[in-house]
Amino acid sequence: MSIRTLRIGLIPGDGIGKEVIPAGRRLLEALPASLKLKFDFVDLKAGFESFEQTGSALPDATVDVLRNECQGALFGAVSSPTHAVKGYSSPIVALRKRLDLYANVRPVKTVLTAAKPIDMVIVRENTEDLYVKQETTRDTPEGKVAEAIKRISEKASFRIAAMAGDIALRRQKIRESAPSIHSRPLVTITHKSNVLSQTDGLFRTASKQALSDPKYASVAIEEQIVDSMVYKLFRQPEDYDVIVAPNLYGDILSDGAAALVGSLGLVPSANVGEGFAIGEPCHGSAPDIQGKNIANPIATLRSAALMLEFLEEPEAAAKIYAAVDANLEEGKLLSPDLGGKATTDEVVEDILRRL
Ligand SMILES: NC(=O)c1ccc[n+]([C@@H]2O[C@H](COP(=O)([O-])OP(=O)(O)OC[C@H]3O[C@@H](n4cnc5c(N)ncnc54)[C@H](O)[C@@H]3O)[C@@H](O)[C@H]2O)c1
Ligand SMILES: O=C(O)CC[C@H](C(=O)O)[C@@H](O)C(=O)O
Repeated sequence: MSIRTLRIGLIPGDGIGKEVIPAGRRLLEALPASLKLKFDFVDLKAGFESFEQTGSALPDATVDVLRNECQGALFGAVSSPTHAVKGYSSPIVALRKRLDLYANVRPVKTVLTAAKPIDMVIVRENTEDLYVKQETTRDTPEGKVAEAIKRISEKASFRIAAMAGDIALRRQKIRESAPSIHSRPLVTITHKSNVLSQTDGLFRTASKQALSDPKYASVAIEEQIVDSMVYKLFRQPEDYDVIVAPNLYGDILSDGAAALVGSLGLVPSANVGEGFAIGEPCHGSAPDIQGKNIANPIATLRSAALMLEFLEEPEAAAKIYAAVDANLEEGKLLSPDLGGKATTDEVVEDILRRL
């Protein structure tokens, strides 16, 4: 078998992104030679610091290199201000749309030996909903009124639900040879179509239509209104397998689900399009802990594995997941968010040893 070389863009961004992305690079470089995988890295800019230095939060060069040269990327996090800054717009939100990375796949799991194991994946639509960011503000006699467009399309809803169905089938296949808490594949469609009958109504019907394909015959399909979804998710997280949601609900559900497994620092994601994937930890730039070498690198390491899964390298991904799980199961070298005292570097080194 010949060696496959993957060109990977590295986009640390801001805050702890600069601490966890080098960890992701070290991990990929440390993969065993027997996998016959090589990496060719290219450093790319994005984020608030890039905006301050170059006037652009997402320089065209970053998008061009990703589009024309790379098979995948690792994205850290950016510090998007909560107040409007003229000319600034979230680069990760823009990148998802510009590269048509239509699915945001977010596995949320504990180790199997946890007292109450959880193993779900949230499949978030990644290009539309309120994230089209078409907002306007106008003056009225009663004061200012701001409005935003919530766009839901049949095409995007259909393809994200099909991705959820495919992931449910793939997870079931893996379970045939590995222990699991789930006995059957299940996709839960999340929406608020009791109130938003047109937008979320379209998400619901298009999702159901996609999942009615006979290839998903073995997958149980349920639906859940998003507010009671949060309630059930917090009471019975072990019931959920694959959850498919429009963009904003998926964003909120995944941070909530992260609390169930102990830390945002554990939860990875992959932004997935046709033949391209960006691994990205679910967390943000965490300004409260930046520069202290205490950020949990596991979300990023698992994101690197997830990126490799979508680049058709499941064996490499499995090695990373196993090394991370071994670190968590032993529980001796944990970062402070998990109640430990280990630094970012110590956690990374422990995981690299286990590869
Ligand atoms: N993908 C992204 O680029 C992305 C995602 C979310 C938030 N953000 C941005 O990040 C900035 C900060 O947002 P926030 O504070 O609301 O959310 P955050 O995710 O950065 O932090 C929330 C809490 O989780 C903790 N945390 C996050 N990651 C951790 C890790 N790896 N290890 C240990 N603890 C961790 C933080 O210390 C903080 O207490 C904002 O400017 C926001 O725009 C960016
Ligand atoms: O702060 C940003 O620039 C993006 C945040 C981003 C989002 O999709 O809203 C983050 O919450 C995420 O989950 O990826």
